[in-house]
Amino acid sequence: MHKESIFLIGPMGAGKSTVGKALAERLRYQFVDSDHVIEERTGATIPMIFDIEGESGFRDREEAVIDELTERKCTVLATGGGVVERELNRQHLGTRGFVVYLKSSVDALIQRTKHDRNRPLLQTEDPQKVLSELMERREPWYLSLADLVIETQQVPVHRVVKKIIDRLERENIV
Ligand SMILES: Nc1ncnc2c1ncn2[C@@H]1O[C@H](COP(=O)(O)OP(=O)(O)O)[C@@H](O)[C@H]1O
Ligand SMILES: O=C(O)C1=C[C@@H](OP(=O)(O)O)[C@@H](O)[C@H](O)C1
Ligand SMILES: [Mg+2]
Repeated sequence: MHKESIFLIGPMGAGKSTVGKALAERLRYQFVDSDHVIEERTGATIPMIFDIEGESGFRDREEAVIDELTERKCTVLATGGGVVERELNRQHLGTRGFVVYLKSSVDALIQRTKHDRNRPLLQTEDPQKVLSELMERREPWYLSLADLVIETQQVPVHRVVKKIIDRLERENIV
């Protein structure tokens, strides 16, 4: 089956935004990050949106953007880690493109995100606990949506990109 766009899913810190950009360059696909589009359209950062509208306000914006971006052809789409929380998003991701789940341990996710203030859900006393709970709820969705699961644990970004491309080529996706 040839699916035209590639959707990256997985938790905060998995590398969706970083890997997505590099992957798109290698494939000569367009790159789009749903979080960046939400920020551009809102004229506010994600922490500001969470502050003013709450998480549900952010999720409403995310749902509208995901509906639009999953329709684009020849695109690598980096989603936000919580995209799987809404059923409509899961439907669109699952039916409109090839889904790659970037997988990592909670420990590695914490290491990668600990100095970053742009993820409001992790600005808490115990980000490890929060991430573990989010993973417990979200990982079944990541796994059930995934056409491909890529381990990113202790794998540098360029190797993650190579692993994805090897698998996409082997499976005749690109
Ligand atoms: N495979 C990797 N190995 C080490 N660091 C990584 C890897 N992938 C991403 N990172 C780093 O982790 C941080 C989070 O990456 P990012 O792409 O923003 O993740 P996401 O969009 O999935 O939340 C960034 O500082 C990025 O450079
Ligand atoms: O997991 C989440 O609920 C979120 C993940 C973030 O994106 P990244 O996964 O790119 O960090 C961003 O969409 C927002 O802070 C909420
Ligand atoms: Mg991101």
